[in-house]
Amino acid sequence: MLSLGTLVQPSQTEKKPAMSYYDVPEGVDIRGRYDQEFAKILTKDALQFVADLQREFRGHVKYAMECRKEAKTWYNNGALPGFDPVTKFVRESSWVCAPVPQAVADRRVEITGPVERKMIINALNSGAKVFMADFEDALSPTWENLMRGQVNLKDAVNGTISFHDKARNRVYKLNDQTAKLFVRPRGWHLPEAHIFVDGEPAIGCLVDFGLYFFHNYASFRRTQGGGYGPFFYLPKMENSREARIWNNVFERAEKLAGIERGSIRATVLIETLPAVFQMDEILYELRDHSVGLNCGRWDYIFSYVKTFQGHSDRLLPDRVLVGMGQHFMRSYSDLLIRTCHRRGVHAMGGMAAQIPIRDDPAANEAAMELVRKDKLREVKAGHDGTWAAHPGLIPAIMEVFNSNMGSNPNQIQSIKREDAARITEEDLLMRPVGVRTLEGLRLNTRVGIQYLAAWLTGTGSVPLYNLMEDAATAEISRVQIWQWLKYGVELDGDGLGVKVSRELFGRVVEEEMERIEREVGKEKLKKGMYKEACKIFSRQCTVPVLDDFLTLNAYNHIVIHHPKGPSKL
Ligand SMILES: CC(=O)SCCNC(=O)CCNC(=O)[C@H](O)C(C)(C)COP(=O)(O)OP(=O)(O)OC[C@H]1O[C@@H](n2cnc3c(N)ncnc32)[C@H](O)[C@@H]1OP(=O)(O)O
Ligand SMILES: O=CC(=O)O
Ligand SMILES: [Mg+2]
Repeated sequence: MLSLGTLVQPSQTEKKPAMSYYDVPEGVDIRGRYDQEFAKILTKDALQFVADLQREFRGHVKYAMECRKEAKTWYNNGALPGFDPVTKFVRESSWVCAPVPQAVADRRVEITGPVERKMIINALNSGAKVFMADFEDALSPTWENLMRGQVNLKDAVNGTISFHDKARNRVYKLNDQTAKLFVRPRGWHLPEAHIFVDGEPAIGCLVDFGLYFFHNYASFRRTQGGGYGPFFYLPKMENSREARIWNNVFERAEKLAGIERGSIRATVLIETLPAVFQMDEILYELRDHSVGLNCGRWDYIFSYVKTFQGHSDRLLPDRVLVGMGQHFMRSYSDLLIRTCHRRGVHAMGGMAAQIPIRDDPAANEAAMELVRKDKLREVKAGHDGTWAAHPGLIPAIMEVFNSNMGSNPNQIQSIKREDAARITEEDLLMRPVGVRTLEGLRLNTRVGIQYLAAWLTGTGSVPLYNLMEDAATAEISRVQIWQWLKYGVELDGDGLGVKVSRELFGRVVEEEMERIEREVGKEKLKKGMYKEACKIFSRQCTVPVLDDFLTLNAYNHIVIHHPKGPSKL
């Protein structure tokens, strides 16, 4: 079967485009732009593999998404998330996950970043133990980004990736020693609107996983995994039934590839509030495929607000005050360490959002000090490794982990955290403390709009006000404004005593757009997608019913079908 696409030759961008086609299996339709490089990824066999996964698991995924909706209704009606009495035996019985493969025993510093060509090379060369290549929080899921990302990862796994920065006349290549590659596909909720299977959009994460696995498993296992792999990070799950689907996907992939069961390994991000009560259950489902859990702290904060959207007594203070020092955040990290070490796998720390500040040495040192403190807390608490957003942070973080872990590859056996067995549901749900300010509202507005403007133009992680911002951090800005508006909270931290209302927010949006214009300049504001972002973000903050995900809500704006046709999902 042939699927219609438009081939645009680089040299004839302005000329009439030649038509070309992806060769697709029965029932598959590609609606993204045709490109010769993409066609090497979107082969008939690879697409057949993705379609098989889609057909086998779509019913399970739909059911899991229905369960999420049901849980949301419960929470909105006043229920609190908690440990499930039905799975008490899983939490209380003694079992362990399959042993951690030697190739990834030491993960003390992991760098993360989008699947962009130059960044992949820089990350693999960065000196970190692991590079988490991201199709998720750090990537705007445009067709171009996703497909180029697959091309880049294939070249990276083959060891042939290079990049010529023409402006700087600099060629990027891999060093002899590189970080081990983990790949993070999108969450279960995101569709891929450029690939249709049997008349409906494919499940985004099955496209990301399926294409990457199909093209790379053999080479990866030979060159990087010491017979294991490929390795994955799995985001945004809410319940162990979602982990069971992943486990089944892995088993299906292993079977099709003819590789040993338990070859594929994954670390699950615990980054939703419901999932903190399911950590044992999630590990149990993935026990043959697990290499641990990770504290996805930014989405976790977002999820706290989302889960409690119907609870007027659980409002967040200013975003900058919700750090790992809050009781509910510390409890989550401690319980995650105890759970992982009891089950024999890594307990990974999270992302400090600071990045190097080039033009202000004092501010830079203050930021580095915050990162060191955060990482020191993590390693002393028992985490086996942690995340860095930027290569410039790696030496400082490595130093903290080296001086506390020495030559031990991890702390799985040495720090058991049995004290964390006492952590209760109340600890995990404890209300965050702190004040709310007009500046907090302004900052959320400024960050949310600028992030969305970048995302709409294909950039999924950006530096803003000396911090890394990505989909997870931007979500906090969005839902916090929504929550403050819904409950008309009083801004009690700046002595103004003003209540947050639509009128106030409208004024703040106007003033912050003016500020953004001053900061980025008239020209960039005009050329960029700031006005569209402002409209979308303002709507998302003021709708009566909270959108589940900023990225899902805005997705249609980045879908481009070729030849042009309706893109609405
Ligand atoms: C909540 C979560 O999910 S966290 C995980 C998801 N988020 C991320 O992965 C964010 C990753 N980080 C980034 O995207 C970037 O560091 C940003 C956007 C925060 C900052 O980017 P910039 O301001 O462009 O960085 P900066 O200009 O300082 O970059 C300097 C060099 O470091 C490289 N670099 C910066 N961050 C990274 C990274 N994460 N991985 C690899 N290389 C990087 C740049 O490519 C650049 O290389 P060059 O000197 O060869 O040109
Ligand atoms: O994915 C990580 C997070 O903090 O969110
Ligand atoms: Mg996240």
